[in-house]
Amino acid sequence: MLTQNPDDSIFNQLEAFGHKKVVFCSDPDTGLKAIIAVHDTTLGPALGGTRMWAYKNEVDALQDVLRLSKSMTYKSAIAGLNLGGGKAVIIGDSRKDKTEALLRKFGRFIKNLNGEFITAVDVGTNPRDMEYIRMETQHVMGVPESIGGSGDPTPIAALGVFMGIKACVKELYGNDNITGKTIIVQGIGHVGENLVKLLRDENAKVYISDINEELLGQIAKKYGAQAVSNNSIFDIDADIYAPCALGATVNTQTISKLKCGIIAGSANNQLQDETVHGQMLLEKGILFAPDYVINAGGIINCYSELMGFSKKRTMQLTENIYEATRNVLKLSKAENISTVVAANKIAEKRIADIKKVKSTY
Ligand SMILES: NC(=O)c1ccc[n+]([C@@H]2O[C@H](COP(=O)([O-])OP(=O)(O)OC[C@H]3O[C@@H](n4cnc5c(N)ncnc54)[C@H](O)[C@@H]3O)[C@@H](O)[C@H]2O)c1
Repeated sequence: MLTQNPDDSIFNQLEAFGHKKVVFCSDPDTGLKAIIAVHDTTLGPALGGTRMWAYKNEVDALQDVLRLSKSMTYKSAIAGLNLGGGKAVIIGDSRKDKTEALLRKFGRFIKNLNGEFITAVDVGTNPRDMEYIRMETQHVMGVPESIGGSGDPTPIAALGVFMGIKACVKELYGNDNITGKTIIVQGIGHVGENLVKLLRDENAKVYISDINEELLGQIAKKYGAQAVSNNSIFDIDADIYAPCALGATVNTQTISKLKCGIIAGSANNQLQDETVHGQMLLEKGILFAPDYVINAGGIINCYSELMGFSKKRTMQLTENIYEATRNVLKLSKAENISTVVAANKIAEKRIADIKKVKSTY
């Protein structure tokens, strides 16, 4: 008889998240400990990055992969892609534990899924790692351009966020002109820097913050942005807050301080609690662009690679994020529901509709 705490039970968690399949990959020879989660494949193969992280324990790793893979289902659905949602985590320190053998063994596990899961880069992995995985399976995207891949997806990810910001500006101000708007970009790494460039090209006033002081100085000088300390960003009277670093920066404490009318950035899971804080933002009248709607540029790039990469098509699909965001904002307004609930409804409807289409032989 199973004597498990119901909250820790793997099967209870799979049922709660609605997962199709979870694969535990163990290989003592290479030290590989990984979990691949296939959430939903109604729209197509489950595509999602592989994250390598030194999780405190296996329960945390499982929860992370279940949560992330489910959000990939929604992200691809709302972006109009024919992809399902999946994600993988490798348990370990990416700076110390990563070896060619470990990655290639992991590639073998992906190969055994026969295309049901396709991976790409995520936190702790890079295009070079994808090359090793590619040595064992074709089911990997985001490999370098030099070997036929789509290369660095971050300018595309930033373009998607920029489109999402414009859609919110249109909703609030009646036109989508960014010129003269004041924007705080928190985190000026790969996506953040590209976003700062796009915003400055349209003459927005940009404040930037990052824990990396050296980078902060460089980016401020390069684009004519104003560097601010991380502690003071919520005191700035800005039009838009663009979180591009970590998740959960939008919480009860920060919402009470925020003076902006729009939150739109690249970071995954910006709301500490989707239900509570989505509703709180609605009540405070702050437009929130759900992160999975506007940060879909990276997955669009991978999708394009899967279909035979075309830069033009990738740009078109990414520019569609403007319309996707507008639709979410319209539904949120029409039904007086949070933008997160609205986005989920749109994504779920597309999946349900296509499921019916596919049921006909
Ligand atoms: N790279 C992509 O294509 C992509 C796609 C979708 C979503 N995202 C998400 O966007 C975010 C940024 O991705 P990235 O690829 O630019 O990552 P990155 O690691 O290149 O940049 C993150 C930046 O945030 C800074 N940072 C970390 N903690 C911070 C803190 N507490 N306050 C301020 N700055 C802090 C880091 O120093 C770094 O410069 C992540 O949440 C990522 O999951 C990225």
